[in-house]
Amino acid sequence: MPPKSGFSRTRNIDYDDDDDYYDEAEYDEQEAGEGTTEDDKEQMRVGTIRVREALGEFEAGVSDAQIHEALWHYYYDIGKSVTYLKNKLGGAQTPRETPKKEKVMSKFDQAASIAVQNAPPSTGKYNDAHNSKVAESACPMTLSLPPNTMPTYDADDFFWDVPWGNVPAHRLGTIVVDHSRGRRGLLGGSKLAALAAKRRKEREEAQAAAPHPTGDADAAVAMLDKLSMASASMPNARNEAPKPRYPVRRRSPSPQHDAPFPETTEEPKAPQPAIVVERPAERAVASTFASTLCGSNLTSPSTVEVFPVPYIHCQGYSNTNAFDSPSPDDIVRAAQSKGTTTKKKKAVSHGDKLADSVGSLVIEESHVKSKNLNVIDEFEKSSPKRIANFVVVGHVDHGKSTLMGRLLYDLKVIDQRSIDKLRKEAETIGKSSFALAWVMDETSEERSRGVTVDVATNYFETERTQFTILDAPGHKDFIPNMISGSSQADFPVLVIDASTNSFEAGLKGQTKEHILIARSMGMQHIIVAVNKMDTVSWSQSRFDEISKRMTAFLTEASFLEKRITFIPLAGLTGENVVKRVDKSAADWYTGDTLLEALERVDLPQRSLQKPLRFSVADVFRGDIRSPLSIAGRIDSGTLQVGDIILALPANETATIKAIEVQDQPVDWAVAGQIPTLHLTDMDPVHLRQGDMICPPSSPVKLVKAFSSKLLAFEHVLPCPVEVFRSTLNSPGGIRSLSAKLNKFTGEVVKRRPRIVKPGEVARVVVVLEKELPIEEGMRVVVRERGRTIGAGLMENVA
Ligand SMILES: Nc1nc2c(ncn2[C@@H]2O[C@H](COP(=O)(O)OP(=O)(O)OP(=O)(O)O)[C@@H](O)[C@H]2O)c(=O)[nH]1
Repeated sequence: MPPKSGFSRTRNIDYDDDDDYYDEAEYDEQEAGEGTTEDDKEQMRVGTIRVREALGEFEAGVSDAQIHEALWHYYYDIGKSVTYLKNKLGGAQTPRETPKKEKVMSKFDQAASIAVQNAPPSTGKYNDAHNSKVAESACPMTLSLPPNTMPTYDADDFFWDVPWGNVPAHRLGTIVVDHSRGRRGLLGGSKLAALAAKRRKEREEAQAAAPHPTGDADAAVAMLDKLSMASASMPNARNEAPKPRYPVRRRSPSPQHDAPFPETTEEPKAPQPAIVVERPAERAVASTFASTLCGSNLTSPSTVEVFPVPYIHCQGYSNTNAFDSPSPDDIVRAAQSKGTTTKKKKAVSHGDKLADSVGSLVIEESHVKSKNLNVIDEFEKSSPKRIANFVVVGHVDHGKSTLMGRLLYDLKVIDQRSIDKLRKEAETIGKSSFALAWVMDETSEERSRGVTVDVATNYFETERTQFTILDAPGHKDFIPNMISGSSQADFPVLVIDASTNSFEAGLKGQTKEHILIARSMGMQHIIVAVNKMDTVSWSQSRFDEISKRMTAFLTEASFLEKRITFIPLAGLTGENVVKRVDKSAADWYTGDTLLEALERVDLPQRSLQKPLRFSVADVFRGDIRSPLSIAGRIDSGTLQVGDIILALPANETATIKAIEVQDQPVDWAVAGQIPTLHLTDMDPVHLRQGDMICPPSSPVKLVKAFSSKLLAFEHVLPCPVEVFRSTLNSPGGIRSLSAKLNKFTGEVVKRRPRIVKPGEVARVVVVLEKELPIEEGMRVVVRERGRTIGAGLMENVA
């Protein structure tokens, strides 16, 4: 087989062995020739026949061995092998072997030349191969060459196709190959492994037979040895310092790149220092930085195997009581305080009264004085309007913000100029249809995305009622914000897009979830705004269809039918919002406008006499006038300026410095209102959205487990859940199902059920990972993996 024929590719001298890495382990298993597979053998047999056929008249003068070598060289390419053999026999040259330009011999060439000249008579094919390179330049491989052919070896020829042959001297570097990690087969394949192994074997034999070169040639030969060094012949001991551990390819700057090299005919003298292969450093000399860190002994790398602890050599770091003495900061502070004291004393000694008085100025925490009002009396004396807070809910893009914008615009809460401005702005970004929605959606993110993100609050008044609008986001990603908005509301306005398919899409989306959350917050009355009626030409049948399907769902969610109000309207055009629709197509509707329906809603009784319970919906920090403010709904009780309040779960107190209701400063606020409280005497870190505010004398208990009456929206069974009380929430779980209850009477229907179906009510035990301020009668929402699975009323601590 080819490897046995002793072929060697001239370009593939051992120098290239560094590139043709092979796995020694692999080689051990396959001796030269053994690596050829049955496939190889078959390919060679068939290839030989075909090459002979193709050679025609040349066929007789070619031996099988030559054909094998050609096939092997050209990877069984018949055409190339035939061309090569014909050229060879016909004396033609391959393009590769066109006469070479005369070149100035480089140092490398000289070294190679010296090595070859000084080499003993060749006994192995390795040297033959090199010699043959010159003698038989047309041949890409060495075949039966006469030994000792004149060694006019030209290393440039080896690198005729490599771009780095002419690298400027200043760009040359050193490549250190680390063989300590074992060699891997880059070119892989049994053929190459076998080839490399064969060459190595031959070389070793040749080296063993040859006397060691001496004298001037030593360095050059040593270099070539190193260049062709196979890992198997390398010393492997780390500590064999004098012997080179790594083969080194050191390309010294060659004068040929900078200046013409002396005449090539001149007898080369002693090897040039530049080409002497130095022993490679096993470890780079320590950098200045490393030396600074680790000490000067690092400069002798071979002796240092373990890095000392950093800073060990630095004076002061050996001090085990490093903190005994004052730090630089301590020193500076001490100096500063000294300076201040000195200045003060000086001022006194000079009798400078002004300086003295300034120096004695102390900024004290201002104590807010309470007027000690009887808030309930004040409230009744004020002949107040009804207070109504409603949350606008519904699936994303069903028109909630637009409807509220229209309501405020038609009620003249928003003036024409502002609307025109919004319309212009909306037009500039191609969202003119959102101009009304922008009355509520004020943030740039909401405006650019056309989606409500946070709960927007606005106010308006009618003759009888002070309304607060809480415009909730419809997108499912913002359900926690929607819960926050709902926790402040008395009733919901559900917006449904009547246009084709949108209503159905909403039912699958957030329409139902919003209803369930609103109901679970204890809301009993609901207004359903069937919106975008203009898109269905005010079709009565569409309105009836929507009303029917929604009534079925709402009653299932425990809304009484008499407390459900449906209104067909178009928020964009304002029909049936404040003004009645004036279209013949809508003659069939004679009911309320949205505004009228809002006025008719029965509002829940306010618990003014009960202790204060205030749910924090928003926390504002950093205002210069008021560094800490909170907004939220008073669920029960009253409060006034000067009151001390307790924030839970932080259990920290604060003083109410000022109160605003609907952006107006007031002295007090009562249950049902959504005031902003400006606080003092508290670190802002203690307050978060969802916290509970109460009087220090009547705190809400922090609980970790409680029993709850739960209305199931999905199948409920003991499982991990997230529990929301307003926006305050905690991971937890439903620990057990105690009983299934009659939805209307609350009687126990079944004890310890294994599962609760959607629409059923059960008594469950909920456990929390962190304590939450929850007490009897408070509402909780239970969500599992982003879905609301139930809502409950806290009954007692478990
Ligand atoms: N034809 C028509 N389009 C409407 C009507 N009301 C709203 N729209 C359009 O519906 C789109 C969505 O309106 P929005 O008010 O942003 O909807 P939304 O429910 O507040 O959206 P989110 O708050 O992000 O859930 C806008 O392009 C509105 O112009 C309507 O009565 N008729």
